[in-house]
Amino acid sequence: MGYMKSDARIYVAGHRGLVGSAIVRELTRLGYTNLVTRTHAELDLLESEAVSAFFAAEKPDFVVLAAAKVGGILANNTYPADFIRDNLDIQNNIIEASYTNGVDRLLFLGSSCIYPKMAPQPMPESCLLTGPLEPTNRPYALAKIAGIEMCWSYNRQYGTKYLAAMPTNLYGPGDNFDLNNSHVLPALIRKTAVAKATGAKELVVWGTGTPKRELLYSDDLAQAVVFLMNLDEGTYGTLLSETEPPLINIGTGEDVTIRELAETVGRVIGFEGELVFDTTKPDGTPRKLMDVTKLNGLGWKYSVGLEDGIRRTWDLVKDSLV
Ligand SMILES: NC(=O)C1=CN([C@@H]2O[C@H](COP(=O)(O)OP(=O)(O)OC[C@H]3O[C@@H](n4cnc5c(N)ncnc54)[C@H](OP(=O)(O)O)[C@@H]3O)[C@@H](O)[C@H]2O)C=CC1
Ligand SMILES: C[C@H]1O[C@H](OP(=O)(O)OP(=O)(O)OC[C@H]2O[C@@H](n3cnc4c(=O)[nH]c(N)nc43)[C@H](O)[C@@H]2O)[C@@H](O)[C@@H](O)C1=O
Repeated sequence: MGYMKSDARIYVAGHRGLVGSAIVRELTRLGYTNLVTRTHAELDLLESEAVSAFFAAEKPDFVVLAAAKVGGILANNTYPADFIRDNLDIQNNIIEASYTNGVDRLLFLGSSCIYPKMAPQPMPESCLLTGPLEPTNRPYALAKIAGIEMCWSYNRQYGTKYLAAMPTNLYGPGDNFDLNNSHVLPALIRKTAVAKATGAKELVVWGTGTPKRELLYSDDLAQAVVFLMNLDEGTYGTLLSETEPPLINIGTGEDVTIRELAETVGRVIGFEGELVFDTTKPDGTPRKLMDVTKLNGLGWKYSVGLEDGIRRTWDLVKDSLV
């Protein structure tokens, strides 16, 4: 426990999602007793009046903004309007309501796709807005960049203390395992499970298999989020500068090719067939490795390695996938 006391009122927006559920688990594990949550059915975060009324009634001290319209490369490419509109609306509503209701610390979750497609690798926080974005997720990335700018602008104009954390690609139990709309790792787990169960000789992997991705287990991400929200005032204050966005990367600092990822999933699940690459599907960004110097410098490092994390996820989901 740190800056947030055990009875602090903490609103986790998106608590049923991959990230939000991991954050609730972590806060509960640490002994937090005053969590505030609402399902999508109970509170539609696109509705600004409903969000204002909810904040006015519940008065959270802290907010983790883990609700968003989220999906993999194909979902982003197929529903660009939904991705930019819903994300802008959700984050605008929550950030404004947090300000008007005196929330102390808010942590906004963005994504590594905010950085330019051809950013230097690994990508430091300072490469934000230094080059063109990857087209397959530009609407989503621009919404997330607007969220960072909102946090920074509110901090500067209103003296709020909002932080924007940019996780790398995430995975874990509670992920979306849909074959079309999900991210690569849950999709590969599901496809591999089906291939094994049906005795298939081949497994179709999208794209060329050469792009590289960095993957972080959701429980590690949750630990990093709570670690940041619990920083002492002085250290937290160093992240909120007048001259730079209040931005921090969360990742492992290590990446693998999509081919290596598919091979690792095959090893964990026990699939021995061939990988076939469907190059009619987009590759997306060639590489987006996070520079995690800033986060490591504060004293946080990931603990669950990739193969271990895939094994943990597989153990938890295998009975529900095929
Ligand atoms: N997954 C990843 O690889 C990465 C995720 N992130 C970021 O982490 C955050 C969480 O992502 P993740 O957990 O993966 O996503 P999920 O889709 O698993 O969870 C998002 C949650 O937000 C809720 N939500 C969406 N729209 C609304 C709405 N209008 N009203 C109320 N609730 C809503 C969803 O509820 P429902 O399902 O009922 O709609 C869901 O519970 C996002 O900001 C994302 O950008 C960043 C980097 C990588
Ligand atoms: C988190 C992040 O996630 C998204 O960006 P992405 O990393 O490009 O997305 P992805 O996980 O879907 O794919 C990664 C790579 O994997 C390849 N790939 C192979 N086979 C499958 C497959 O079966 N499914 C998927 N989805 N991808 C596959 C795929 O072709 C690509 O080369 C954005 O939402 C972005 O906005 C964002 O923030």
